[in-house]
Amino acid sequence: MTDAVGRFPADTLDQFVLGPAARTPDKPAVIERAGGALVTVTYGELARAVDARATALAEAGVGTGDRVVIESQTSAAAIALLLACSRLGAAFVPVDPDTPDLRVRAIVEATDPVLHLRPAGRPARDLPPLTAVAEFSPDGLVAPAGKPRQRRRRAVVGTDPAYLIFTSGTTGRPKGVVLSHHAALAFYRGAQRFPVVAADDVVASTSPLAFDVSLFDLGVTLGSGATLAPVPREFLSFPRRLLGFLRDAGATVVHGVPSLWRPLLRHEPDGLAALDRLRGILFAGENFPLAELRRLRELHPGLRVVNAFGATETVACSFAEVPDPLPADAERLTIGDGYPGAELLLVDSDGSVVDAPGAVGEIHVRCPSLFSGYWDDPAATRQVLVPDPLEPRSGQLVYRSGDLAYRGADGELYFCGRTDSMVKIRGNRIELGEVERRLLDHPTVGAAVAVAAPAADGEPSLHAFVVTRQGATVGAAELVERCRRTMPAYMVPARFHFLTELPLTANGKANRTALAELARAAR
Ligand SMILES: Nc1ncnc2c1ncn2[C@@H]1O[C@H](COS(=O)(=O)NC(=O)C[C@H](N)c2cccc(Br)c2)[C@@H](O)[C@H]1O
Repeated sequence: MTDAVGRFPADTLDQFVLGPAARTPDKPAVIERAGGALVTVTYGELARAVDARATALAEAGVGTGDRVVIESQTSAAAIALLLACSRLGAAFVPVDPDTPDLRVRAIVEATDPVLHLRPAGRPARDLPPLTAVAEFSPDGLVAPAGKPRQRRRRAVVGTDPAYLIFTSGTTGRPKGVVLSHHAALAFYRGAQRFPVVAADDVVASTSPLAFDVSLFDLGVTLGSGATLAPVPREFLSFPRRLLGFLRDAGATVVHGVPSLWRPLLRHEPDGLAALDRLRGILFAGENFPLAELRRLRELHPGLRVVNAFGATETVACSFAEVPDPLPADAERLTIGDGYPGAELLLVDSDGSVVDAPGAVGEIHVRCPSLFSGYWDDPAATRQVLVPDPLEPRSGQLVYRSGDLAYRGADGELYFCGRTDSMVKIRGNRIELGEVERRLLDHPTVGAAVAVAAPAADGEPSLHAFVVTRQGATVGAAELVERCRRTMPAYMVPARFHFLTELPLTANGKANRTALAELARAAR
């Protein structure tokens, strides 16, 4: 099948995702909550919506080589829009609707989008008229007539940008991680070979659309002919509503960050145990506290648990089944050894590749899902896309992850911290993860985060934020005693803060910046 000028369609996101639509048009593609009820959108309906949005976006001036900002959470309407962008050869830039105006302005100024799509009915943003703004709803798009643009691109190519994810840049300037169709699809196909999702799964997706786990959820779920059930974000902090949605949607698998389970484990363990269609979970983004994982397994014997590890710059880099039962003495979970089609190398501080069991090195990822680079920042790109350490002459690049790991006896990897989350306290190098793990070993500690913050004398000091498990209490003195017994004095937190819950980032990870602020304020 070729297009109007006899060209074969490129291998793009929309082709991959809508493939099953041709074979199972009546199968539910998306089950979502709309207007207080559950609505089902079939693959055929989704395919027709993509056609309609592509026509409307083209009339609004969207074409090959453009960027389109999409402010939304995951929904059938948003999926139709982002697939339409892919078909037109425009990269979409998902932005969380709760993003502050100034940050949206920085993203718009950096990417010069041809169109900025916003959900109908949301209050207008205080932005200068930098770009055309269009409102969208499940029924369609109200777009201003587009300014015809000088088109130099004549075809969509698989290595064109498919999406940009803006992530917090350490420099304060948001970094745009550019993923091509080729990279994203290489990862999704790797996930299918693992496999992550089966065609008869109903996958509950709980991440913001602006976090690539949600793009992975929709890509792998729809690309495998399964059904996607985007969880309304506001349900994540109401355990009963979350349970109700999972039950009513018939979710068989739930994808998301570990912290999504804490409210359910704490407040609705019985409801969680009663989800009889739930057969698996996939977690990503940060370590799953082992005490909470054990609790989840107690409530759901036989639950399949997949640990999905990696950075947005390669979409991710590995999947691993969490053993069942979890060994009693397990200190950390394996992250596996690269997704099917990827290889992980460990490189030590003087640049040589290490693979002896126990030897710690920085994970370098050799894979077909490398990002294209940081948007408009070749210097930052060169820092992390580096020559293959085993054959620098070949021109092959690998992603230098900043993640530290070592190999177990069978070659599987264990993540053990970041090259950049090492802090120096009075000249001593401290892995914050080490302090956190010691605290998590205490039976009444449900979650723990360690941060370094400058004390009154300016010298950084160690703070520990602890969430105790349901109803349990523990005193700082007891935790100090445990730390003194297991770590050098300089690794014992100077201050303990007991919280009922951890502040989270928009992506659901522990918000270390907010905690560092709390630590500074508590000085
Ligand atoms: N499963 C883990 N255990 C522990 N630490 C993890 C895990 N997954 C990440 N991380 C950490 O988070 C860093 C990266 O952060 S990120 O760029 O925002 N990306 C992410 O978090 C999500 C990431 N794109 C991803 C992961 C899995 C599947 C998909 Br689909 C997408 C990694 O470098 C790790 O340090």
